[in-house]
Amino acid sequence: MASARSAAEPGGPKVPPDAGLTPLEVLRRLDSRPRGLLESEAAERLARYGENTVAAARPASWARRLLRTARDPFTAVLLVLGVVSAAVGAWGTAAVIGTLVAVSCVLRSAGEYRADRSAAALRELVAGTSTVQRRAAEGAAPLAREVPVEQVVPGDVVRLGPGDLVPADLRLLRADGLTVHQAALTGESAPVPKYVPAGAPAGGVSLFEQPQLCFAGTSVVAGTGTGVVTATGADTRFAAAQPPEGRRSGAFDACVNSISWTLIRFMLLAAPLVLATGALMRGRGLEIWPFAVAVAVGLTPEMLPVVVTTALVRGATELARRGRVILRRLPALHDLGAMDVLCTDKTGTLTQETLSVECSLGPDGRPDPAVLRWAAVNSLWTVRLAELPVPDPLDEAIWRAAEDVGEAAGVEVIPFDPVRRLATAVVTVPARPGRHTLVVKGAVEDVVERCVMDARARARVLGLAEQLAGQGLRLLAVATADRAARARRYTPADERGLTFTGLVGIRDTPAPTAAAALAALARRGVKVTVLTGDHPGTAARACRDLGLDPGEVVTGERIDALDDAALAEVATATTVFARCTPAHKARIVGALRRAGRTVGFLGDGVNDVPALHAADVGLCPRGAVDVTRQAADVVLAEKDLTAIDLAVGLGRRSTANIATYLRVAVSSNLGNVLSMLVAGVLVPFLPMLPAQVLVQNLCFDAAQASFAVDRPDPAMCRRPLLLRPRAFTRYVAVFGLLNSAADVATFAVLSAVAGGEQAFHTGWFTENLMTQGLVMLMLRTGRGRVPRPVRLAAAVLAAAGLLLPLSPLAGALGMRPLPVLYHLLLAGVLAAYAGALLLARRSAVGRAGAGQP
Ligand SMILES: Nc1ncnc2c1ncn2[C@@H]1O[C@H](COP(=O)(O)OP(=O)(O)OP(=O)(O)O)[C@@H](O)[C@H]1O
Ligand SMILES: [Mg+2]
Repeated sequence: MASARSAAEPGGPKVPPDAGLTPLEVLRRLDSRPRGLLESEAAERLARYGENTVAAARPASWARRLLRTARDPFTAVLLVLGVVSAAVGAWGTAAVIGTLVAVSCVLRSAGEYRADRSAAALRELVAGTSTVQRRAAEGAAPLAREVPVEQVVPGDVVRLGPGDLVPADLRLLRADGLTVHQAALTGESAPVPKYVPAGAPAGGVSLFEQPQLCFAGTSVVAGTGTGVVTATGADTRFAAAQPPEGRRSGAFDACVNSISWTLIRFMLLAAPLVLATGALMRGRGLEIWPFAVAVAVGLTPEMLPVVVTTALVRGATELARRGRVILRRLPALHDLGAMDVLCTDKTGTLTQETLSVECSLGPDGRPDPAVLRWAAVNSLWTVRLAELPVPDPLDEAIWRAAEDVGEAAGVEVIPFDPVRRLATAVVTVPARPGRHTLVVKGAVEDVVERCVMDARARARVLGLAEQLAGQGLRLLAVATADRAARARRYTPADERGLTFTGLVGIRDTPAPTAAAALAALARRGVKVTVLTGDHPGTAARACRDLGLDPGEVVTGERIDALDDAALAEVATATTVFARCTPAHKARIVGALRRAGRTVGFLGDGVNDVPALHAADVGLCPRGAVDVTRQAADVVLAEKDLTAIDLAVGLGRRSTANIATYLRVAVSSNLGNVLSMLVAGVLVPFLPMLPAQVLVQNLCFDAAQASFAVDRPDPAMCRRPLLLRPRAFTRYVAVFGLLNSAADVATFAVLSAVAGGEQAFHTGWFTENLMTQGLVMLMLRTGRGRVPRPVRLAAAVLAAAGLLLPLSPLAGALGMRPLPVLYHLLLAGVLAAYAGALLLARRSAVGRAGAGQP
C-alpha cells in the first residue's frame, strides 16, 4: 500500500478547486472527460499518484504500536520514576522498572497486533467502495462500477448517492437535491446543499461553502450527484485537516481512566510519604529513595493494559468466529457489556428488508389501483433520474406490485429526505401536453398537510391511516398536482396545493430472529427502545408482533416541545418514538446518556448516522450504507440480531475479568503499601529491600495476568456491567486493610520465632506470595472449576514464595531459609486470613465491589 505512494509523484495534477473554472475546463485540466477515464488511464494514474488513502488509515508499524502503548498513564508514571531513579544513581531500581515497562508494552502490542490480524479478514467485508464511471476502451460506452475507495484516481468521474462517503475531493458536474454532511471538516453539524451553480462559480466564499465542491471525509445525506476527482489521498483537504485520531472513548474507558488516576494520585503520594516517615521517625535521608520508589511502583497494576488488551482480543476473536460480529473499535466490546438501553430503528433491523404491497386505497378507503400506479410513477422516476440509484425497500415493493406505470415521462425529481419525508417526481403525460404533473409520495401527515382539502376530509384520511397502521401496515400517501410546464427547477417549495390521491399500504413483517433477540436482551437487563421515522400506529403494531409492549408512543412533535431534562425523563419511560427525524434520534440518545444510561444504537440508514455518533456504542447490519458502517463501532456480518446478545455476553465477561484483576491487584498492592508504612515504623531496618519489592511485584503481575482468561460468575453477566469507581474504592480499602492485617500478624510471628533483618525480609516475602495466591483463588467471582491458567498461576506463586528463599537466588535477594516453626505459624495466619476473606466476601461491601446485586 505504502509502496505505491512512495513511488508516486507528490501533489498530482494541480487544479485549484476555486479557480472559477467551468466544469469543462476542470475536466480538461485533469485530462478527463464527462464520460469518465479509460480503465487503462485509471491504472496508469493509480501507479503514478498512489492509492487514495490518508496516512492514518494505513496499518501502524511496530515502532508506532510500541510508542502508542507507552502513552498509557501508568507506563508514563513508571517511566518517570525509572528516570528519576537512574538520576539518583539507583541503577538496580531503574533496571527493574525498565523491565516492567518493556514487558508490559511488548505483551500489549503483541495483543493488539493479533487483534488487528484476526479482524483484518472480516474488515474486508465492510470496506468502503465507490461508484466510478469508466470506459473499457476509446469509443466504448461508459460503465458505472464499484471500486475500492483506495483505487479512485484524479480525473475519475464518481457518482454519489445517499449514504455514500465522498471518496476524494470532487468538482460536481451534475447534482440533484444533493446535501452533504461536512462535520468532519468544518464541525458544522447541519447538512449543506451542493449543486452546480449556473455560470462560473462565485469567488470570495470559503472553500467548504462553495456549492460545486465536495470533499473527502464528508458524506451524502440525500440526493445524488456526479463529480470529477480533483485530488486523492494525502492531497485532499481531509488529509490536510488532520482529523483527530479515533473517536470518543466509551463508558468503559472513562471508568478505567478514573480508577487509574485515583491510583496514580496515591502513587505520587506514597513516595514522599515514605521519605517523610523515614526522615521523621528514623532520621534517614535520600538513601531510602529506591525503597520509596519501589513502594510507589508496588502500587501500580502494571499489567492493567495487558489484561485489558488480552481480554478484549479474546472476546473479539470469539465474537468474530461465533457470531460473525466485527468490532471496528476494540473497547466497544466493553460498552456493549455495559449497555443498558439499546435504541433501534425498525425497518431492516427489527422487520424484514423485503416489503410487499398489500393495498392501494382511494381517499374514501375503497380499493383504487390508480393510487399504486401513481406511486410507481414516482418510484420509477425518482430512481431513474437519480445519478446513483440507491435501492429503497419501499420503492422496490411498489415496483414489484405495480403492473404498468402508464406513459409518463420523467422531467425532474426532488429526492426523498428523512426530514421532509417526501419524494417528488415531475413528469409529463401524453394526455396533457404542455403541462407538468407533480407526483408526490411520502408520510401521510406530511402529504396531507400539503394537499388542498377541508378539515373533515383530512381527518378522515388520517383516521383511515391510523386504522391501517394499527394492522401493522407501512403507509405511503400519494398526491398529484397539475402545473404549467416550465424550465425553472423545482424545489420543495413547489410541493403544495396538491390533490390527494390515496394511500398505499405495505406489509412490514418481523425479522425471523428479532423476537428471540429482543427477549434475550430483556433477560440480560437491556431495555430496547424503538426510534423510527414511521407512523406511530405501524411502529406500535410491529412492536406488539415482536412481543415488545409499546406503551404510549411518543412522536417527534412532542420531542420538540421538551427540553433536554424533560426529554431524558420521557425517554427513560418510553419504548417507542415515532415520526423521528435524524436529529430527534440523536437527541433521544443524548438525553438517555445524560440520564446516566449506557446507550447503544442500532440502525441501517443514512438517517441513523447522527444517532450512531451520539451513542456510547453504535451498531449496524453489514448491508448498511457506507456512512452508516463508518459511523458504527460494531458491524453485524449476518442479519441475525441474536448476535447482539452474544456480543453483550462476551463484553460482560471481558469487563468482569478486568474487574477481577483490578480488585485483586489493587487491594493487595494497597495492603502491601500500608504494611510497608507500618513496618517502617516498627523495625530499625528497611522493611523490604527494593529488589524484593520489585521481584515480588513482577511475580504478582505475571500471575494475575491470567485473569484475562477467567470464567466469571454467571450472575455478573446477567446485568449490564460497568466498573463502579465508588464501590471499587470501598472494596479495595476493606480488602487492603485485611491484607495488611495478615502482614502485621506475620510480623508478630517473625519477631517471636526468628530475629534479624534477613529473616524478616524472607518471612514477609514468603507470606506475601502465599497470601497473594490465596487471594487470587478467593476473590475471583466464578463458581465451579477454576480455569487452569488461574489455578496454575496461583499455585506457582505460592510455590515461589516457599521455594525462592531455599534456592540459589536467595543470597542475591538477601534472603535465607527459615525454621519449620515459622512455616507452621504462617499456616495458622493464612487460615485465619482465609476465614476473614470468606466473611468479608459475603458482606455488603464485598458483594457490591464484586459487581453482585
Ligand atoms: N422512498 C420513499 N419515498 C417516499 N416516502 C418515503 C420513502 N421512504 C420513506 N418514506 C416515508 O418516510 C417515513 C420515514 O421513513 P424513514 O425511512 O426515514 O424512517 P426510519 O426511521 O428509517 O424508519 P424505519 O424505522 O422504518 O427504518 C416513512 O414512514 C415513509 O412514510
Ligand atoms: Mg431506517
